[in-house]
Amino acid sequence: MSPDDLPVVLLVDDEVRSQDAMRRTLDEDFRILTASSADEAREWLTRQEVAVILCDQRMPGQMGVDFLKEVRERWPDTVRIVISGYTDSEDIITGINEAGIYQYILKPWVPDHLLATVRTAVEARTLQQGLSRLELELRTGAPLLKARRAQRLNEAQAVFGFERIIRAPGSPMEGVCAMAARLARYDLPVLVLGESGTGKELLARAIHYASPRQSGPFVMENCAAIPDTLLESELFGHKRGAFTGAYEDHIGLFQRAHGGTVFLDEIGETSPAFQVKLLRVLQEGELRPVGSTRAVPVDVRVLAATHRTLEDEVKAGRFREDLYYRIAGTTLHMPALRERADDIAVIAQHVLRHVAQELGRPEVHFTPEALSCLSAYAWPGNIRELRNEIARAVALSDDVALRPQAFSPRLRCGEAASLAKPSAPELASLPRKGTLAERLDAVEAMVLREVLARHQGNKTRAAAELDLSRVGLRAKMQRFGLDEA
Ligand SMILES: Nc1ncnc2c1ncn2[C@@H]1O[C@H](COP(=O)(O)OP(=O)(O)OP(=O)(O)O)[C@@H](O)[C@H]1O
Repeated sequence: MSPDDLPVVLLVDDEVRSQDAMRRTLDEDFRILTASSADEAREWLTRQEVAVILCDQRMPGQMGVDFLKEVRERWPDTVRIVISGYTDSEDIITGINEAGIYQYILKPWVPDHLLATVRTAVEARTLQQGLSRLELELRTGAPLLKARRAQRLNEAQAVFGFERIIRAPGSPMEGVCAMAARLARYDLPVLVLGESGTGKELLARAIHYASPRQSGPFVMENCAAIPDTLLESELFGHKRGAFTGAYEDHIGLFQRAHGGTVFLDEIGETSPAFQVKLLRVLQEGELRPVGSTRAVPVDVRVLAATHRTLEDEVKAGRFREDLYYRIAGTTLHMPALRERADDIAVIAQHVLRHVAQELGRPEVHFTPEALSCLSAYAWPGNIRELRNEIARAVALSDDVALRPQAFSPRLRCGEAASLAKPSAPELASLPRKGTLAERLDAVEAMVLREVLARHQGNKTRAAAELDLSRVGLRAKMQRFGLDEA
């Protein structure tokens, strides 16, 4: 899919820094437009089809929610999300009904949560548009419905399928993807384990789009991003009046995912109290929204992920054993990037193409040394860190060819090590015989001789250069027989 085909997200915020932060979080999956005022946003909306608008609640001269009321009337297909500080919440709650807001996100927002919310919003819109078309086609008897649904599905599969998981031939990821593709066919829960940034979410999406539920929704929640009480309401919904601020009934993610898949990321971060509630929903196949007495049946497949070793969490009493067995029936391990070093170069090339395109510099490429430098690094933050490093290098370098110098110093230790390799004359002067201690003594004596000679035997200056006391230097000279000279 070319960047032009990505769903369009419009960011409305008068602060350039927060616009930039949002852009960085979202720009791999969406085409981003930005506006600093309602006027600029209106211009975009009249010219472009916008899938989601993310609007700061505080804008010069107007409240975000008020502007979104207008968006609802004029561009009803655009999903509306407000970003707000805690202090704004009263304003928003009053405006929420009139503006038909899909979600409000509290500041400071968490990148993964923001990304997940926007992805879910786009999916909800696609589904809604599908339903509207379906209604229309049923009324008019149009026979194209099946073909169109198949086309939409193909598009989703192209963006989120297993091919999206870039890997080198023979990579350990081949095995993981093959196993995941098999598991995708059966309606079983799957637990994905792996360090942060290894691609667990990507794998979960691929499983969904290869499963019999592929034409249903894929809905995800990052369990680490919101507090426990909110998590329950996010996932299972709430009734109006269930708690302070619950002005409306709220449909939870499980209900939105009916017929599809729920992906619970960072499930290891949930509290035992929440785990009991989740277990009940999974066992009974029905949920009770917060504040409701009526049970609602739900048909979802649950995929979960964590960077923790969940078995250890069970042993430590932090994760309920019964829930563990419910979700961990089949477990997939995402290898860390350092365990699949051959993937680094292919993923880096893929990311570079994307980033360079986005930044309007399609001609940028890696030198072979830059690729070796990337491949030699351990990537504790995995592919997320690799992406950030490449984006930083492209943004900071004016060169068409990216060299190791374009990367952060922590990556260039490989390069520093190679620069520090002893030269031929140095190698020639190294002692070739004896134990390590004997050879080190010989080198130490050589260093002392050289420094003393340079300072014409002046012990005070030689000791200062070597960070030794005069007494210490004299002792060493005695030891190596240098004071006789
Ligand atoms: N094999 C891959 N090829 C291309 N991009 C990848 C690959 N794996 C991961 N990515 C990208 O790396 C980033 C991190 O991946 P993802 O969010 O799936 O990781 P995660 O393991 O779920 O991380 P976390 O545990 O922090 O949520 C995403 O932008 C994703 O698109």
